[in-house]
Amino acid sequence: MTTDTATPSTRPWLRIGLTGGIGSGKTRVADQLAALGASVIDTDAIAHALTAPGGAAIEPLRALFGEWAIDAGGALDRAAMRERVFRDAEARRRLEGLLHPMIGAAVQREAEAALGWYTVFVVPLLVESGRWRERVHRICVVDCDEATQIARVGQRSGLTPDAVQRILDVQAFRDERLAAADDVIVNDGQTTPEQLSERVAAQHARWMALRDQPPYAPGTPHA
Ligand SMILES: CC(C)(COP(=O)(O)OP(=O)(O)OC[C@H]1O[C@@H](n2cnc3c(N)ncnc32)[C@H](O)[C@@H]1O)[C@@H](O)C(=O)NCCC(=O)NCCS
Ligand SMILES: Nc1ncnc2c1ncn2[C@@H]1O[C@H](COP(=O)(O)OP(=O)(O)OP(=O)(O)O)[C@@H](O)[C@H]1O
Repeated sequence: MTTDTATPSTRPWLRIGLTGGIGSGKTRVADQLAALGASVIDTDAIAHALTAPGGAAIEPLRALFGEWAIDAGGALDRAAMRERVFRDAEARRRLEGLLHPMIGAAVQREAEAALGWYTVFVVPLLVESGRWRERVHRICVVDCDEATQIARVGQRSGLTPDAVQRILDVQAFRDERLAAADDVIVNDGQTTPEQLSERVAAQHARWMALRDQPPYAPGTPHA
């Protein structure tokens, strides 16, 4: 097996599952890893593309939920759907039942085309789904306290603390995520953007060293 580190790999080397609760900082971390040469496959971004005007999920969503689910511009009405699914577990299961297989197929396509040093799968529901452990070599948790998550999402998206709390309530607990983690990047309320950058760069360096030492324990990924 080659250990050439001069150019990003054309093979699916090291696979990282990056997760964290809402507003924990996954996107910031992933953006920095992409800038450092990782291939980033973001399931939230895929879900957004599927539900944009003309997206492959739009007509199935209309059929499943009705006209209220689609806005005047032809996109998923995100606010209406958010209001619905984080109050109604059955509606959430139906939405996930439709979107998750479509997201999974897109992830597969993107993974096959990935050319970076290693591949990072950004999966908010990684711990919840239980299906990712054997697909990745490392699970990396972006760790944050709930109060900071609520404050960040309020600032970014204008959601009320109650609305964020409803989302937190259907996600894994912080300690459940940490128990599943092989690597942790702390991005709590005390963390400055500069500190986060330093932590991400240090983690990137560890993964770069690891990618030259297959089989990258502890995960047992499929091909
Ligand atoms: C409910 C929707 C319309 C709300 O849209 P909104 O623009 O407010 O949020 P966005 O999609 O940007 O997601 C933001 C965050 O919400 C959380 N979240 C999203 N979906 C879920 C879910 N099904 N369960 C728990 N948390 C979720 C995640 O932390 C995610 O990072 C949207 O999240 C959605 O379509 N969810 C279903 C798809 C899904 O499960 N996505 C998660 C990644 S695969
Ligand atoms: N250390 C930090 N200091 C200040 N702001 C931060 C920090 N980390 C993240 N943020 C901000 O908090 C918000 C949430 O971060 P980000 O979008 O990266 O989280 P996320 O986990 O991807 O969120 P979501 O689950 O909602 O998609 C963003 O506006 C981001 O710029």
